[in-house]
Amino acid sequence: VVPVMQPVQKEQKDLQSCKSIISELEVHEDAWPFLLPVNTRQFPTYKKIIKKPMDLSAIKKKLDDNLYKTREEYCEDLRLMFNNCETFNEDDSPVGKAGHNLRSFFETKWNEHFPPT
Ligand SMILES: Cn1cc(C(=O)NCCN2CCCC2)ccc1=O
Repeated sequence: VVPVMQPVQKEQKDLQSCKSIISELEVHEDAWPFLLPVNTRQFPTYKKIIKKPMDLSAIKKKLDDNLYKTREEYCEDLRLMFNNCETFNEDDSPVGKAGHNLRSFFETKWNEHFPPT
């Protein structure tokens, strides 16, 4: 008989997967635009255009501070980061292309760890 996984174990498995995924994102060749918050002195319009900034360091800190109740909340912040990138950057710009590439890499990893039923 297959033992039913305790909810505690399920959350722990999810947390390990989320940590593993962000570690792989951080070392990806196309992660350079996302490692730290966008520099609003270098890009003065950013704060006006992007209402909810998000980057890999912020997500990593929320993960380490146990601020994600579910893996879905974590996924939401990653998709927010990629959507912010599409809002602020042309698709064929260096940052825009990196965003599309890293998003594709992320969604593939997400499906590996959490196969859609
Ligand atoms: C997500 N995003 C990132 C940038 C950006 O240029 N980040 C790179 C910042 N430099 C890389 C090495 C040192 C600092 C611009 C617009 C944007 O939406």
